[in-house]
Amino acid sequence: MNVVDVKDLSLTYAQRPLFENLDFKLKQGEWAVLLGRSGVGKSSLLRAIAGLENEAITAGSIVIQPNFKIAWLAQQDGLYPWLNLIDNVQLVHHLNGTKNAETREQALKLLFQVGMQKHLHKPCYQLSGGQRQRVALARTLMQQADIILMDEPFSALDAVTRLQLQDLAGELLAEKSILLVTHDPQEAVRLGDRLYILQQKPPYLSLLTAFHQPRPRQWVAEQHQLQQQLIQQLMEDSL
Ligand SMILES: Nc1ncnc2c1ncn2[C@@H]1O[C@H](COP(=O)(O)OP(=O)(O)OP(=O)(O)O)[C@@H](O)[C@H]1O
Repeated sequence: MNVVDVKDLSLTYAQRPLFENLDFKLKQGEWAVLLGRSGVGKSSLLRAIAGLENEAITAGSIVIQPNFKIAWLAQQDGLYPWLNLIDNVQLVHHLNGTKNAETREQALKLLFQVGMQKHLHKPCYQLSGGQRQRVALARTLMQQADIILMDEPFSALDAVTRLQLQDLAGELLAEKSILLVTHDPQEAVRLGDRLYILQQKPPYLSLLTAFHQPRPRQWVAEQHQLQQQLIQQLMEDSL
């Protein structure tokens, strides 16, 4: 079953088309990874799927499976520094006045799941980038979404923390339908079930490869080769 179905999509900013006639499908439970040079339109596609670019859509359609909820995990963790970690995780409930003992308990459980139990008393500004992103992941989980749009969520982290967060997300979001934008070919190969590249001139989306092994994949020579191919392909796309 497709949970996202993008058909013939054209997106135009200030009368300048960004892409036209774009097709993309996300299957339930699949992790699709989107690669592409900077400025090609990856984040715009994510925003369009999230319903945030309706005014820029000049043709085509985006159909989300009815009753499927969408959440967003971005590079900027978006934590509110004046809130404690538990309230950051139960942010939606905090903002709309529905937080209670149950939502607090849920938030606490998620903070344990993402390994933040030793830091619960700390204000956000005392956390490292990786720890903040763990809290952001807990907040995403709290939303109980079916589809998660991830826009370079680990790109600001050091190499080891990035691998740890990829593993954690891979474990905790295993059953979700994911569209992940990344510039990191290694991340793409570790996490993606299908790898797409968005290329310019003319802009089009092509499927590079599909994996059937469980994720996150361990590092083997074959994947190293694929990573090289991805870099090559990205280099060939001269914007
Ligand atoms: N709201 C907007 N109005 C006008 N132009 C925009 C708007 N949003 C994005 N753009 C332009 O559209 C193009 C694609 O931007 P987008 O952020 O989608 O690219 P990207 O592939 O995600 O880039 P990066 O990898 O650097 O994040 C860029 O040239 C950007 O300046």
